[in-house]
Amino acid sequence: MSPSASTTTSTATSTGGAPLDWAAPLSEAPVDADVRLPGSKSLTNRYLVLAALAEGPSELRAPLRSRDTLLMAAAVASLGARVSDVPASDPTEVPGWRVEPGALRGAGPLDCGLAGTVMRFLPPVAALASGGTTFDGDPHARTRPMAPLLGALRDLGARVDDDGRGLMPFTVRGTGHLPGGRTVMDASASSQFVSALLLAAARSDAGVEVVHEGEPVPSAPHLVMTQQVLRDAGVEVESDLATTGGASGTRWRVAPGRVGALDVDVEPDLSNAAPFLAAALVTGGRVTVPGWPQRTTQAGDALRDLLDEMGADVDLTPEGLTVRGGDGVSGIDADLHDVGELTPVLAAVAALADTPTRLRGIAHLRGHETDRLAALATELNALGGDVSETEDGLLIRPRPLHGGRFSTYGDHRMATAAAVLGLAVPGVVVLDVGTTAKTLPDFPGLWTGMLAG
Ligand SMILES: O=C(O)C1=C[C@@H](OP(=O)(O)O)[C@@H](O)[C@H](O)C1
Ligand SMILES: C=C(OP(=O)(O)O)C(=O)O
Repeated sequence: MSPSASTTTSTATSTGGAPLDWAAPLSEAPVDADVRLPGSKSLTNRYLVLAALAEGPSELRAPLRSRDTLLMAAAVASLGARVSDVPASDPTEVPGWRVEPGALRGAGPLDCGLAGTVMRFLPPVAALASGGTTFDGDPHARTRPMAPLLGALRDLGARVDDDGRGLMPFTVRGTGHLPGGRTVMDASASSQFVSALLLAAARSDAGVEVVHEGEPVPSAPHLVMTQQVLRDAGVEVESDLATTGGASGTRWRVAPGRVGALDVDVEPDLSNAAPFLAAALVTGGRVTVPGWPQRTTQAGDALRDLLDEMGADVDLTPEGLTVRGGDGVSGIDADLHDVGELTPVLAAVAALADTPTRLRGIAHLRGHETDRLAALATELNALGGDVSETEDGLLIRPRPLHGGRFSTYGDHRMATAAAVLGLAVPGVVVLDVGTTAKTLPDFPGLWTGMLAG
């Protein structure tokens, strides 16, 4: 099969050479493809942070090399680590990274782009450094929630200067050590506040105890991931977070001590698998993602159950995950509190479904790359959809859609969601598709490759 319209309407870009406005290809036949995906953003950026704090050199194989992870690599290098490329043993793979830790020094201004992991995970590292580090990023990044993390850092003995609103830009005045201790904070806006404190905690003088008070912390799998990578690095971490996901924690404790060097293969990014697997479902075709881990802490693993519930046939084998579309697409009633980053693509699938969908538990998405609930409702409705925002999610009532220009608001997952719509709706133009470079290099190339089988 061949895509009917993979045309480009504009070519200039600031994010990695992809076209700005992109006519999403319509699928004229069921997709049938294997799609190999690059490494996980969440794992790559945790490994980079821990490697910079470790007692010896680390090696990361098959890391993600995208805007978010290149910014993280550059930032840990500015803070004192030495990051160098290591050729991959298989020339078709991306080069790995060797990270040699160095004395932590203040740096800046550090460019965080729009990366939550960079703007949240590095302030505690900067608190351990000697000298001040200023954090800044894209204009929208200056609105993403930060205050609970900055307050917690102050509780643990760090000095942080901000303009009183707890947003970027702010400066962490590192003194070369962080006293540590206990902090009580509200992490209901982002699990990344907790992950950030835990990742650097072993290097504090007294260790760190984090107590959460407020509505449940979102993204439980990402917290399980943080605990797991810490344990992989030999760090002692205790919590009341269930290891199977589904229950978010309220209390964590990391003992002071050494951070061991890492020697790791980065898993493929399972959240980035979402649009490709969704393509199999909405076109009634097949997509296989090779190398899907049998066990993982990644939130994207939830796609297996979610797509199954929406009508796909899902099969995990040692070779990979295969999703096949069937006779139709069912709407779902799903709580995505743990796996919020899957929302945009699932909303796109839901808009093409045969029955309505309710997505719940995702009020915190209003603080993501954009206000994702407003953005999805606005853009789906502009294509003729019937979507309304609720207090904590979206109601999506499918009806026939038409083509149009789909704004992405600098949000990579808005762009991949629009590509899914474009498979079934002629004339969808994705504005600023280059924004996908945040976590996925050459998304348009991967997408058209999938359509070409
Ligand atoms: O720790 C991480 O790697 C992430 C945690 C989640 O953030 P929130 O808890 O802010 O949703 C997730 O949405 C984000 O894509 C990545
Ligand atoms: C919420 C996301 O990213 P960030 O790490 O910037 O928070 C995301 O990738 O969906």
